[in-house]
Amino acid sequence: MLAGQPELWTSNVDIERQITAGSHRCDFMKPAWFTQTLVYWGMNIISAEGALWRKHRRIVGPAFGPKLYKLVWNKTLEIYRDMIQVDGWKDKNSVNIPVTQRITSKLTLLLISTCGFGFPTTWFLPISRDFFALELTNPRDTPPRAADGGMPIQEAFGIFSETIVLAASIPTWLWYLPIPGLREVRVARKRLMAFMQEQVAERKALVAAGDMRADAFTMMVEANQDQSNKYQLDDAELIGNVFVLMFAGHETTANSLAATLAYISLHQDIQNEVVEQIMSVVGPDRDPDYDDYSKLDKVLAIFYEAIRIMPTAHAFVREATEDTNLTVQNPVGEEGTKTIPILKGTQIIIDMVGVHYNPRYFEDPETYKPSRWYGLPADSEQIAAFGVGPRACLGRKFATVEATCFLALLLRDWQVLPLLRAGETKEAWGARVLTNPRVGLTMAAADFPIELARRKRV
Ligand code: HEM
Repeated sequence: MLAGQPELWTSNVDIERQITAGSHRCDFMKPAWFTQTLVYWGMNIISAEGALWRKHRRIVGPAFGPKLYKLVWNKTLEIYRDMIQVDGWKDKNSVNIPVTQRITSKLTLLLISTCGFGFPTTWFLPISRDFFALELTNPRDTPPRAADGGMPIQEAFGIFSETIVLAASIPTWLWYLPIPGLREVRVARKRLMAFMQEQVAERKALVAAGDMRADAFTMMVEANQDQSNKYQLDDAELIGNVFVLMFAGHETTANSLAATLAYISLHQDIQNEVVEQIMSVVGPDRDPDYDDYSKLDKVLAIFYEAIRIMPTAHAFVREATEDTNLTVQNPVGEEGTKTIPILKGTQIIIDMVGVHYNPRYFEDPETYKPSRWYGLPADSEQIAAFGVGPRACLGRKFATVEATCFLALLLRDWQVLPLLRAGETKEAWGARVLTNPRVGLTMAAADFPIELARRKRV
């Protein structure tokens, strides 16, 4: 190594466990650069470390409980119905979806906005600008113009989301040059900040009036207002947490749901098996309810397997805060472990693609095989994609509940097929769609189309 900090890449879950233990005895921490893009709005649960992280977790954590998950389930049902109605699918036998990610993104953003924050959902319709041009044909969906004629809030969110990584790497002085693209990003960020401050002021007034809702936002506002509470959040931390939950809560799940639809479109046999379970648990007519969640393990398995094969959280990083050691298993077939000395400052990168394709953990890792997860408890740590230990994903059940409900509803009504180009085979479609992922803050399949064909009820 000539310059910089030493880096070690690993595909080993035991090392993941050792470096993400997160207790005060752990010699590893998230390095500041890793979460820098997320601190823009304020310190937050994902970026904080040590005692500061414990404070954030203590405040945000309690919102993630059974009441929230039930709400997520019921809201998913409502949104699915709206989607069928608003997008005009009700009387169609076949629907072509040019960009699958637009549907999954819309679903997950609406869910985190309503269930996590109680925000008015029409304000948070999907976020990219071309989406509005392509899909918002129903007057109900017209994005609200800001009363002052300024940038609509969803548009601001879209610009912010698309430029989050780029913006973090720009030096401050560059923002002030008269470059139109940068000006737009600056305006979007100002607009979002003003919106968040407005929302915070409104929610503070509600909390002061005793209107205590059970969403994460209300809990955070309460912690911000309570002077006697030693775990107080200041205004920047409050807004910082709102933003990270919006991002962590929507993009990861949207990418994973889209990947699920891509993989099952190529595996009709798996779809049939899953639909059989949906029919036996829920039947053809009634709405699935939250009690069905734990019985729909095959539905959850198609989601888990898509995350395994295309892990949206593709890497996590920790830095050694002291000279320390890691214990590493010997290669497969050899007993025992060896100790590897790690110097203070070394970055350890858990490569989730490597973990998920590691034959030590998965037989035939290249194959999409949801049956490997059948019957597994929904919170099993065998799926390492949500992290392990105390810093594991707080929103895992939020994500799996929304995915299970949405997929159960969709697959009961529709057969998912790849939307092929003229002369294209299924195999060529699979290679085009699934072998060129976009890798940024998260990993995702590049935009791809599917066809939904209405299932015939027998
Ligand atoms: C498929 C969906 C998701 C995946 C694969 C995923 C993955 C992850 C991973 C790997 C971590 C740990 C990162 C690290 O240790 O460096 C994490 C943390 C986190 N995730 Fe998720 N996530 C998903 C969905 C969600 C959702 C829906 C929410 C919120 C509603 C959420 C909120 C969080 C939070 C708050 C943390 C930080 C926890 C802490 O440090 O205490 N995630 N996620």
